[in-house]
Amino acid sequence: MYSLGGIRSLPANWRSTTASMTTTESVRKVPQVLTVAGSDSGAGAGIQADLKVCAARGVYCASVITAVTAQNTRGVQSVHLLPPEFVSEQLKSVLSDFEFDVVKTGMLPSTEIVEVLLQNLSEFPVRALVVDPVMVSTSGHVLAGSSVLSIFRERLLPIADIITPNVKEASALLGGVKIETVEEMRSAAKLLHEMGPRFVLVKGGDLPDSSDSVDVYFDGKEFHELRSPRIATRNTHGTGCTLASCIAAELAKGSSMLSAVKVAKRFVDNALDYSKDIVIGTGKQGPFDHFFSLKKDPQSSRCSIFNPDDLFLYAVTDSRMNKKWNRSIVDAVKAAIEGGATIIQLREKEAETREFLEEAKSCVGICRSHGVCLLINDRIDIALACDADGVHVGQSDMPVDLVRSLLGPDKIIGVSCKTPEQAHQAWKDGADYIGSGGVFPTNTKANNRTIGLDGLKTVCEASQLPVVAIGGIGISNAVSVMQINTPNLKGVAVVSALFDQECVLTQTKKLHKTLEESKKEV
Ligand SMILES: Cc1ncc(COP(=O)(O)OP(=O)(O)O)c(N)n1
Ligand SMILES: Cc1ncsc1CCOP(=O)(O)O
Ligand SMILES: [Mg+2]
Repeated sequence: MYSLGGIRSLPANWRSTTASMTTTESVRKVPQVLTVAGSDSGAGAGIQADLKVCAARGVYCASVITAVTAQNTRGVQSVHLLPPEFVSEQLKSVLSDFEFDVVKTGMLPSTEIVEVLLQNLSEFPVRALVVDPVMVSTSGHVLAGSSVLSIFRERLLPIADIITPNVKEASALLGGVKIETVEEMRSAAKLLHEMGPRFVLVKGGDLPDSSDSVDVYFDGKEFHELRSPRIATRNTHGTGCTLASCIAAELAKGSSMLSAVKVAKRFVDNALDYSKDIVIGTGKQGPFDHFFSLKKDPQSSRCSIFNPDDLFLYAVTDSRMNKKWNRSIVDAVKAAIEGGATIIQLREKEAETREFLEEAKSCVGICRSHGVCLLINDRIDIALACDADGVHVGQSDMPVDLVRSLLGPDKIIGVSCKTPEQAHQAWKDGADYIGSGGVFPTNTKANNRTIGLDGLKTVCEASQLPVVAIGGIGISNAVSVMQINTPNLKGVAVVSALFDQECVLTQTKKLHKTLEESKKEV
């Protein structure tokens, strides 16, 4: 009933923004989230975190407060529940007036409060419901006791589009099952999915003995393990609220669920990394800075969704090859993603602008629904017009600092570099990664100097940015590339090995398997 924009269709009584406007002036629809959660006087978590993350992601956020906590970086000193009738009044005020794309719930401390939420949601359907089943604060204070478990299981979870429990919350919802490994997180996600939510994200931040933070995402068919290096910091207060609200904000902007989850995880990682050494409060667990992307230092001011591990299998299209094999760019991109490509670049050297733009728009839609980033080669104009995730430029294309100022801090910029000096400049100018090659001779790019494995290694060792190798790479030699074994080398970019082939899907799968195996060997 509460359906997700872009995934489910709009409910019949969904109002158009212009319907109630009497003015002839043009109107701009702003993505809107409603958070229903508790207040944190220390402002690291709860309503305050939700408002900050939505603002940081460019989304309007209204707030219905369920409880007020006296809280700081040392813990929760006291909790005051608001009367359910008053929670209901707040809900009616905003739901009858605003046009929320997404409702996100946090602390729902009593059955009565969940009841009034359910009642109001049935009167005012919204497009998507994100449920963060907050139960215990990070300092160990109970924020919603076991009395809410039944109504969560029986009535709230079945109408949720996504639920985002941590392992303790997942265990509580499942009656106390042990969740100590990624395998157990997967089983928990599956069992929780059977309770009715369309998607489940079990957060593994609290798992013992893991150098990575691993979250398990389940869509009812497939699992995705979302990994990122654990960031050593005391400033983790509010990560759960921030993640769920960021998912809500991205959904409100039209993202698919997987893409929203990936962006949200990256946002939290970037915020933690930027804030790892700030000191706010005297307690054990401090807040972090949601507005890191506004900060002055150009190297830290980025809020990119880019994850260097996405360079693992980088598919670069070529329209001549796709024409030769009688397929569209869109079909080529779909097959590459299905085969395991982790990032896509449209490199369409001969395309007419109008046609290229339409194809690029379709590819953006496909990539976004699969949580895979899409970059455009050379053409900043096309990247801007189709809202691609970024661009790749070479040494004779538009200068990187100018590209950055045109695209803003959120977009991904890759630069071709053959030397340590170029790699250093790319970093100074604000790039996110470099492409280095041609590693081997290639027919795909004319007059391109081959730098060999030694040249690649020299660039990787000098680079402050992650590197993807390119040029003449395929199934037969990908392992030799990854075996240069420098931490910066994150993957291979390939054109002909995927697209100058009869079956893109088969070749991508094979290359993916080869790369996975090379990872085990290294
Ligand atoms: C990942 C990646 N690396 C390098 C290149 C080459 O870019 P450039 O040097 O601008 O050459 P063209 O591709 O524009 O011919 C790339 N496209 N992708
Ligand atoms: C675009 C580019 N830049 C350096 S080499 C190259 C071509 C890579 O194509 P292929 O993977 O077919 O060798
Ligand atoms: Mg170029």
